[in-house]
Amino acid sequence: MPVSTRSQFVNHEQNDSNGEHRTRSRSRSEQEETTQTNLYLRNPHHGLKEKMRALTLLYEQQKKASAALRNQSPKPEEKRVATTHPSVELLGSCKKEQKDSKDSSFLHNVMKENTAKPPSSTITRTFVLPQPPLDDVKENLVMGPDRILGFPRKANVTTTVARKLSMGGSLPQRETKEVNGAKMEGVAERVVNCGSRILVFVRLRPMSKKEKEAGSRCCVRIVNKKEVYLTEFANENDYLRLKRLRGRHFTFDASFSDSTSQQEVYSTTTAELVEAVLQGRNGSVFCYGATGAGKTYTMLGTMENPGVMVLAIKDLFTKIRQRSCDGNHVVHLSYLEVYNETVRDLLAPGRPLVLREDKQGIVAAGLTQYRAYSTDEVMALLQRGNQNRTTEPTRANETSSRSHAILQVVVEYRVKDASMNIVNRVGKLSLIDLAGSERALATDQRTVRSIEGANINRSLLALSSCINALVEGKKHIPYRNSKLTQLLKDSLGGACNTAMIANISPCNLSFGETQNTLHWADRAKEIRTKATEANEELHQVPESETDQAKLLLELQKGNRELRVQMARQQQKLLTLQAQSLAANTSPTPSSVSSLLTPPSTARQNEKRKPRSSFLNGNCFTPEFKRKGAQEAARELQLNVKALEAEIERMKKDHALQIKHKDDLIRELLRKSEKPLERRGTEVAKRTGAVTRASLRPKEPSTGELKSPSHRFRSPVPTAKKRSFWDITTSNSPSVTTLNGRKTRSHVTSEPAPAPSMLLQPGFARQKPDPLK
Ligand SMILES: Nc1ncnc2c1ncn2[C@@H]1O[C@H](COP(=O)(O)OP(=O)(O)OP(=O)(O)O)[C@@H](O)[C@H]1O
Repeated sequence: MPVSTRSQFVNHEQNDSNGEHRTRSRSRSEQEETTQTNLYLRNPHHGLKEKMRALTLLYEQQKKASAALRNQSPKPEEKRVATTHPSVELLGSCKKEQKDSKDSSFLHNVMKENTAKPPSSTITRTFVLPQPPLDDVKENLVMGPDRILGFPRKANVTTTVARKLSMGGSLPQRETKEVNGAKMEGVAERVVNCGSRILVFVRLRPMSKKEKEAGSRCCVRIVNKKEVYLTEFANENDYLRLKRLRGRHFTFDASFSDSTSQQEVYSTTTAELVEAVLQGRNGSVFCYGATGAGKTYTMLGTMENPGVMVLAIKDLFTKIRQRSCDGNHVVHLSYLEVYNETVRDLLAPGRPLVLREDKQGIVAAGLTQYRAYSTDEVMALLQRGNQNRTTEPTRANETSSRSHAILQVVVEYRVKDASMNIVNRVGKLSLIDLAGSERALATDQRTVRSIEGANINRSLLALSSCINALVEGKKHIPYRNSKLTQLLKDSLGGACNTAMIANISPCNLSFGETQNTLHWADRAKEIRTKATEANEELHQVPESETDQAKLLLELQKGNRELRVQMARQQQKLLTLQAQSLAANTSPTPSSVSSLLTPPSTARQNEKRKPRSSFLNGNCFTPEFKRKGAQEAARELQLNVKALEAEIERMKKDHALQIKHKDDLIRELLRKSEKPLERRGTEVAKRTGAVTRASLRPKEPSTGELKSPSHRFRSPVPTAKKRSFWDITTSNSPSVTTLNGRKTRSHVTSEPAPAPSMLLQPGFARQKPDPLK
């Protein structure tokens, strides 16, 4: 009995009910003593008092053993003996007795003391259980070691918690995790697997010169590609606070250090969404953070380091070019801002826009939708939009954006599926640069700026309320609380792939703001948008030949219109640039930016403070001055040459088109002339009058062979062929541009309609036909 019972008991100890494997290194005598005590305790004939005494004895022994073990092991890699007090095992058998016993509280205390205080150590636990959703696992891991120890047994998780004790106790607890052997790294994989969850990224900006000079310390550390560690610093004399100081880990889909390039940020956060947009899915990327944390830098960037908006547009057009060469992609663009709770069109500034809800969702009524054909064109539009954006210097940021800016790119794509049906796919990409959240004191002035600040905070608060409601799964989401949330309704709660970039500052003076941003981002991770499906519309190819021909004609017509529009836009741009270059043969650096900026916006710029950002027209000033006039002139000369070549090519195209049209018109006229001529000759014969037809060489009579040269004979040139440089504002036809204003440009106009021969002097004033 003793031998077998002992072995059973040891086995029982090593594989407890939770399936935890525990190793015990105790001396043999101690083990024997413990076993005997246990046997004594298990004897049903012994009374409760005796059992309690034995229990206390056993507890003392185990305490001693643990202390001895702790002293033996090297400090940093201390092994923890995961002891379970025998009283836990006893609890079941003694349950009835405990009810009556006064000592039951003691028993509980003993249990509590022994189980609730795990010494600092290395713990390895393995739970083999059914696999939970990935997010549940992540959520638990994010909560830190305490939650890991109390991890709900849902997952197959191997967790190693390695605590490194530093001298000052400020070093963080480090955790290495594996979830089902799967690395949670591939963001692309995540987009595919759980596409409906918002992806949250964090970007740390470098310390500014001003902050360095002020002797600021860095309170944020990017631990690895996913983890961010935030440390709080306190005054050395503030003893109470020093004791309370703690660091905290946050885990996101990706964390970018201050040296991460713009391209890397784009590839990780947005590239996937651009691809999805081309497949007819909606995508949104927005930057959130305190004022001066680097949101605009991330979204727009600088001339040298363009940001997410610019890279996304470039990528979009590259992908479109790779996929189609016959213009079956249509790209529309709009750019708006929400300033002081009013929505404004940044591409065509005017009255504030009203938000309306229709089938597509919330739309700004009257917002300009520009048809874009190339990256350059979009860049020009972005630049224009940015000049119209409200930015003002504050104490916190010299170029603070005082409004939320939303750039929306709608891509429509027509493809033929396997059964030759035409599929129309529409995808929308929203790129949002939010205004910075700020403390009232962080801003300088207390008047206009403070009103702006209050409005910014109000809309961001509304955004937070929506996020909280979404996370808590509430039925009512308060989107209507602000214009910003109304516009972001699709991105947050609709069928949309959404990515959020939380921008943070490393400076310890901004600790509060950084902490808020990280908490906010941590919360946003839990938002689930609706599953995204491609927005597709199927157009079946008609079966009858007539219908097919009709459709073909319709499509061809559409294509023609698009090409004409495209040529119009590109040539308009080229004309503008060429004219300004021709007018300024030796431009100085300061005049360059003004040349490439439309006059109306250039005037507005003069009032604004220069902004270092790429897309606001003044990006040339510091860099250009440094480069020197010579380099600028060389660049311009190259540009002019490229433009000239382009214009030459277009002129040839134009001439060819005009010739074709002339031929057509001539043919038509010849046909209409014939009956008139016949009648005119008869009249002349009778009256003896000389008509145009009688002066012409005789046409071969029927039966004679018509020479092909006659059919294709070119007409006597009626007008001097115009070259590009001949065009002046007086002789170019006027056209209405997209924004409704009339301009004069030969390139933007349709070729002037050839005057009908019937209206020409010879015909118009012809005497009435005497035969009639
Ligand atoms: N990753 C970065 N690398 C280099 N400089 C950066 C980076 N992020 C931000 N900066 C610089 O920090 C300053 C503030 O950045 P930015 O204007 O983008 O802040 P913001 O968050 O948009 O502020 P606000 O909300 O007030 O508009 C700028 O001078 C910018 O060039």
